[in-house]
Amino acid sequence: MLSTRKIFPLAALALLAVLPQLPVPEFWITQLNYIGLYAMVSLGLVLLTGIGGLTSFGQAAFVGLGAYTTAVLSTRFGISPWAALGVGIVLTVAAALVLAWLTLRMSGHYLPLATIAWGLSLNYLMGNMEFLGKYDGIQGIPPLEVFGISLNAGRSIYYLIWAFAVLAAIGVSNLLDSRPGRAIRALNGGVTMAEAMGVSTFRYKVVIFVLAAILAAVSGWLYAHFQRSVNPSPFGIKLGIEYLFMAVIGGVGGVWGAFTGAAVVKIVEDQLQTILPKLMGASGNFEIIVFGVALVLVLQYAPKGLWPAIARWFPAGPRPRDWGDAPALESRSKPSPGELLLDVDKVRKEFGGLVAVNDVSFQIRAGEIVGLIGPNGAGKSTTFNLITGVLSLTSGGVQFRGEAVGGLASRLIARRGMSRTFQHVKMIADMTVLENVALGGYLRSHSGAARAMLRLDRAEEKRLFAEAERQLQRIGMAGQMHELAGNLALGPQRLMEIARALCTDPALLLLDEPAAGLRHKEKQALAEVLRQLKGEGMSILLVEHDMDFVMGLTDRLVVMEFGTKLIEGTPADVQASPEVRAAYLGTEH
Ligand SMILES: Nc1ncnc2c1ncn2[C@@H]1O[C@H](COP(=O)(O)OP(=O)(O)OP(=O)(O)O)[C@@H](O)[C@H]1O
Repeated sequence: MLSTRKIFPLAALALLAVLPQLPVPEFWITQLNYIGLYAMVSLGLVLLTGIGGLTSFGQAAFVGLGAYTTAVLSTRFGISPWAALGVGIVLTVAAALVLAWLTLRMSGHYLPLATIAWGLSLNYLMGNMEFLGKYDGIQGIPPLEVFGISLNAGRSIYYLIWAFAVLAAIGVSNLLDSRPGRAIRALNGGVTMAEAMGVSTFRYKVVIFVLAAILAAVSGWLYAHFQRSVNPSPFGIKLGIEYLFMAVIGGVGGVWGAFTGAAVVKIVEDQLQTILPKLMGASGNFEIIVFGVALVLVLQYAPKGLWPAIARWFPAGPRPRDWGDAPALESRSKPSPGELLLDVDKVRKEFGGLVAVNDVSFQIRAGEIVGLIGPNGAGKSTTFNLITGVLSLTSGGVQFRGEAVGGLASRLIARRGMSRTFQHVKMIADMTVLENVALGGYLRSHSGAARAMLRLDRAEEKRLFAEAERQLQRIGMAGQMHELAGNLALGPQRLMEIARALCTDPALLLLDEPAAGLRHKEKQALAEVLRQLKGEGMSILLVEHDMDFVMGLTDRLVVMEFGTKLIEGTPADVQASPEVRAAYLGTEH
C-alpha cells in the first residue's frame, strides 16, 4: 500500500508531467517555468541558510554568472550551451570557493556582508562592461537542444527546467538524509558538537556554499536559454533578497519549502504588480512593501514557513528498520585494562589576568571512572575543554594513549578515541534520536556529499543505523529511537548524548556534568548506565558538581578549587578530607 507520504509526490510529479499537454494558458506555463527556476535557487538557500545556518544575499549573482557565461559563450563564440553549462559551473565553483575561503572561517556577519558585496560588484560589472552589453545585456541566445529537439518554446523548456528542479530536490533531500547531511544539520547549532564528533565544520560550510552556488548557476543557465536574452536587472541584490524571502516564506527547514516559497512569491508578486499600482494610482514596486510585511508576519506566526503546515497532512512514518543484518562498523583496538590512557600534565589556562586552570595534573588508566569535582567556578569545565581541544592550552601538555594531543583541534582528538558529552545538551532537535546517535558514527564511515546525493551510500547508512541502535540498546533507549530528539525530557536527552558518544567507539568517554538538572529518578537511571559501562570496561572521565552522584560511582576523584588541584584520591579519602569539606562548605553553603 502506498502511503499518503508517497502518493503526494507521485501525484505532483504526474501533474507536472501532463500540464503542458493540457490546454493550460501560456501564461501559467511561463509562471511554472519561473517557479521551477526560482525554486532551484531557494533550494540552495534551504541548504545554506535553513539547514546550515549561513546567510547569503548573493545567490542572484551566481544565477547571473551562470546566465552570462552561457550568453557570452553561445552568442560570441558559438560554443554549445551544454559546454557553456560546464564552464559556468567551473566559474561558479571557483568564485564560491574564493568567497568561502575569505569569509567562512570568520564568524558573525562576514558572510552576509561579503555576499552583498559580491552581488553588488558582479551586478555592477554586468551593467558596465561593453563586452557584456552593459545595461542592454546580450540578445539572441540560442535555444537549448536535447536529443536534437529544440527547446524553443515555453512548453518544451518547461520539461528541462522541471527535470533539473526535481533532480535537485531529490539530490538535496538524499543529501540531508545521510552521513554528510547529518554533519551539515549539526552546523546550525554552532560548531562545537559537530567538531567533537569529528566533523570538519569548515569543510561542510564550503560544501553547502558551493552546492547552493551551483544550483543558482544552473538556474541562471536555464533562465538565459528560456528568455533567450540576459540583462543585469534580474541578477541584482533585490532578487538576492527575494530568493531569501522565498526560502523563508516557504520554509527553510526542508526541501519542499523552497518550492512552496517560489510558487507563493511568484504568483502573489504577479498579482500584486498589477493590483497595487492601480490601487496606489502610481507605478512602482509596491509589492516589496507587502513582502516585507509578509516576511515579518511569517517569522512571527509561522517561523518555519508555510510548508510545515502543508506537510502536516502527510505525516512521515518511522524510518523502516532495514538494517537488521548490516555488518558491524569497524572498531578501534581497545586499551588493555590498567594501561595509561590519559596523562594531563600541568595544564594551565589563563583568560587575561584570570588563571582558570593552574598547572593541574592527573592521569586516567583504562577501565577507571575518574571524577573531576569542585565547587562552582573551580575550573572543571575549562580543564575538560582543554583536554578535549575546545580551548587552547596556555601551557602544559595532554597525552592520550601515548600521543601528545594538547593543542590539537577537537575533531582530531575525537579521531584518536576521546568522545564527549556537553554540560548543555547539544543535539539536532528536529532529527530522531536514532539519527542523532548515528552522527556519532561519522568518523567510522566515509560517504561524501556526491555519494549521498546519488544514494550510493545506503549500505554504509545501514551499518551506521545498526550501530546507533546497538548503542541505544546499550543504554536502554532503543524504544525511543524514532522520537524527535527535541521532544525528549532532559534525562533521556543526556542519555542520548552518551549513546552518540559511544557510537564513536571511544577509548575514553568524557561526560561534562551529566547529572546537572536531572531529577532524582533520572540521576539513578544515569548512574545505572554508567555503572554498566564501567562493567563493560569503559574508561570514563566525569566532570561533576554533585558530590553524592560521584561518590558511589567513581574509582578516583580529582578535586579542584580556584583553578588548582586540591586533592586526589578515592571517594572515601575525599569524603574524609577537611580541605574538601571546607572548599564545598566555604563556597556553597
Ligand atoms: N571563556 C572564558 N573567559 C573568561 N573567563 C572564563 C572563561 N571560561 C571560564 N572562565 C572563568 O574561569 C573560571 C573557571 O570556570 P569553569 O567554567 O571552568 O568552572 P567550573 O568548575 O566548570 O564551574 P561550573 O561548575 O559553574 O561549571 C571561572 O572563574 C570562570 O568565570
